[in-house]
Amino acid sequence: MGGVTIAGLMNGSGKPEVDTRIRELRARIDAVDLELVRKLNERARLVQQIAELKEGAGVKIYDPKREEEILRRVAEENPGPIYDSSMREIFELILHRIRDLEVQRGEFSG
Ligand SMILES: C=C(O[C@@H]1C=C(C(=O)O)C=C[C@H]1O)C(=O)O
Repeated sequence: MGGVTIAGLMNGSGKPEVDTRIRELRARIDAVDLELVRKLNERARLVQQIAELKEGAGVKIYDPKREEEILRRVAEENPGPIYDSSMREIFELILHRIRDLEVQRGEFSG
């Protein structure tokens, strides 16, 4: 019976080597998260550049065929352990949220 322990209440395992390892892994997770945030913003800026080019050329920004290609490719090339279907959903959300920026700028005709 594990029950309530002081270590549990303090969010630790009570085993110093386990706690140290968890701290190290969490530091790596934090670094990966920061990298993801940077990369997502980099992606958004690239999309904004294309959106401006398309706007200048009088072309519709939204390209469902291209978006479908991207969604298919990320699922196809996904090595896991994230499920292909989950990877697709993650990218659907990324594409939609980046598209929101163009909608807000009134430059997304859909
Ligand atoms: C950036 C583009 O414009 C839009 C945004 C896309 C994206 O977020 O990758 C893809 C297609 C378009 O809906 C593009 O045409 O490549």
